Parts: sequence; structure tokens; C-alpha cells
Amino acid sequence: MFKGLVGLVTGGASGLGKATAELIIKQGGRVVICDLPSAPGANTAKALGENAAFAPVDVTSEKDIKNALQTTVDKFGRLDVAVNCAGIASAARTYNFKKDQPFDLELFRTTVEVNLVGTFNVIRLVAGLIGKNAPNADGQRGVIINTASIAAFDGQIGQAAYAASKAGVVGMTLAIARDLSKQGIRVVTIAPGLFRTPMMELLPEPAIKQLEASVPFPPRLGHPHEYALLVQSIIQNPMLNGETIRLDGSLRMQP
Ligand SMILES: CCCCCCCCCCCCC[C@H](O)CC(=O)SCCNC(=O)CCNC(=O)[C@H](O)C(C)(C)COP(=O)(O)OP(=O)(O)OC[C@H]1O[C@@H](n2cnc3c(N)ncnc32)[C@H](O)[C@@H]1OP(=O)(O)O
Ligand SMILES: NC(=O)c1ccc[n+]([C@@H]2O[C@H](COP(=O)([O-])OP(=O)(O)OC[C@H]3O[C@@H](n4cnc5c(N)ncnc54)[C@H](O)[C@@H]3O)[C@@H](O)[C@H]2O)c1
Repeated sequence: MFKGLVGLVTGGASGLGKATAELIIKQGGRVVICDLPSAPGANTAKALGENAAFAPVDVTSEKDIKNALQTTVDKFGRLDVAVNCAGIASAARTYNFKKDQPFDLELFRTTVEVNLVGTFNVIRLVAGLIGKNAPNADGQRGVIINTASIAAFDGQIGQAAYAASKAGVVGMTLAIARDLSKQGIRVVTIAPGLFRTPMMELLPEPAIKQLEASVPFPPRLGHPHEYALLVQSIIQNPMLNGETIRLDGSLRMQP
């Protein structure tokens, strides 16, 4: 299905990004895993074989992403699909009256910097390489897929920074799709609900169980592979563009 396709996945050393990289390889494609130097990206790529490579990056760094794109060209000669999975979670009340403490501004800045600014940094740079491809019969040169969250719409208590960062990803999706439409590059965002990944496991197990029980159907956390299946569908469907797709078992989170 993806024979000849070259993908780049940020946050590809863990969770949803890792599952996406695994699916691209399984479907015959090649992939560059971009993740922090401290993440197990090299081992992840090694385990996926010669069609996978690791590029250590911080998504907020222009230099790192440009280096990753050079690695992509050196190893695989082109780029067709970029998937932005890199992200961080934060949780604190806007004002903690128990501790008489306001939300830490640096934590707010970092959350937005990585999740929103980092995602845009990758988009603005990968578009240049994807845009060099010859168009297919439909005029398409490639696809960019971003990861928001249902927190963009349902933000629970403690998620002001996280929700703002993800709402920003949702908000810029259509604008960027329009910006890149003349070059035949589609831009789609996925807003996952609850998936069993290391990020989700930052929450106390009782909280996870409570969240899991709140999913109407299926009443469970999603499997990262199920996120990757939506990535596959987006790549395959040329009419998907400029939209954010919730992937949440019809969950609408309570406060
Ligand atoms: C910088 C490191 C940050 C580490 C925390 C990251 C957590 C976020 C993980 C998100 C993962 C996926 C996100 C994804 O996009 C999809 C979602 O959005 S799923 C929804 C995720 N929900 C939250 O993130 C809720 C975050 N809120 C909280 O953790 C707490 O409300 C709070 C902001 C820390 C405030 O807690 P308190 O003021 O102490 O009072 P609470 O009564 O709210 O909490 C008591 C106790 O329960 C734990 N808890 C956390 N979330 C919930 C919940 N949804 N339901 C019930 N209990 C919850 C909370 O952590 C407290 O635990 P304790 O402090 O006693 O250890
Ligand atoms: N797990 C869920 O329930 C859930 C739900 C909705 C949205 N999301 C979003 O999905 C994406 C993937 O999350 P996950 O659950 O797989 O989490 P995860 O923590 O397993 O993976 C996130 C990856 O991003 C990397 N990363 C973090 N900051 C980075 C940076 N500055 N530069 C490069 N890489 C960086 C981490 O090293 C990690 O490998 C995130 O954007 C997250 O906000 C997750």
C-alpha cells in the first residue's frame, strides 16, 4: 500500500508516533523517526530495519528539523508524508488555591512552544521538501498530518495550557491547508481521545480508570495502532483536507 512512500514522524519513538512509524514500515514504506536525543528513537528505528532511520530533534529547533530533512534526502531521496506526533502534557489548575499558587508561566510557555510552535515549525519546513515532489494524477505532492487532542474542545480541569496548545493546532489546520493547496499538499489534524501511551500513564491509575469508564464505546483506552489506522486512511483519501477529525469513541470529557 505504501510502497515507495517516505514518511517522517515526529514523536516517533513512543506511543502514537511509534505506532505510526510501525504501520508505514508494515505497509511497505520508509520512515524517518524524529524524536528527542534522549528518546529511544535509534533503537526504535533499528528494530524497524533498514527502511527506518532516526533523526534526533527538538521540534522547536529550525536547525534540528533542517538536519532531519537532510537525513531524509540522504537516506531516502524524498518526503511524501509528515506526521506531527511530538508533544508534551501538563496539568495544573490556573490558580491552585490550596497552595496559593498561580499556574507556572514557564510551564504554559513550554507546553505551547512544543505542541503548537513546534508543530508549526515542522510543517513550515517539511512543506518545502514535500513541495519538490512531482504531482500525481490528482495534482497531489504530499500530506501533512498533525495531532491535536479532544482537550482542544473538552479541556478538563488542569488543562488550560495543554488545551490552548491543541486548540492552536486545530485552529491553524484549515489556514495551512489553504496556504499549501496550490502546491498539492493536504493538511489534516487528528484529535485523539484517550489512548494507552506513556503520556496517558502520567496520570494516576485511578484517574485513568475513571477516564476509561467514561468512554461510551468502545469503553476502553484506544490502542496506538488505531490512531495509526486513521493516519493510513487520511493518506489514502485525497478528499480529506483542512479538517480536524476526533478519534475518541464518542467521548466528551467531563470537567
Ligand atoms: C509536567 C508534568 C505533567 C504531568 C501530568 C500530565 C497529565 C495529563 C495527561 C494527559 C494525557 C493525554 C491527554 C490527551 O490529550 C487526552 C486528554 O486530554 S485525557 C484528559 C486528561 N485529564 C487530565 O489531564 C486532567 C488533569 N488534571 C489533573 O491532573 C488534576 O485535576 C490537577 C490539575 C492536577 C488538579 O488536581 P488537584 O487540584 O489535586 O485536585 P483534583 O481533585 O483535580 O485531583 C485529585 C487527584 O486526582 C488526580 N486526577 C487527575 N485527573 C483526574 C481526573 N480526570 N479525574 C479524577 N482524578 C484526577 C489528580 O492528579 C490528583 O492526584 P494527586 O495530586 O492526589 O496525586
Ligand atoms: N495518549 C493520548 O491519550 C493522547 C490523546 C490526545 C492527544 N495526544 C497527543 O498525541 C501525541 C503523541 O502522544 P503520545 O500519547 O504518543 O505520547 P508519548 O509521550 O508516548 O510520545 C510523545 C513523543 O514526543 C516526543 N517529544 C516530546 N517533546 C518533543 C520535542 N520538543 N521534540 C521532539 N520530540 C518531542 C517524546 O520524546 C515522545 O517520544 C502528543 O502530541 C499528544 O499530545 C495523546
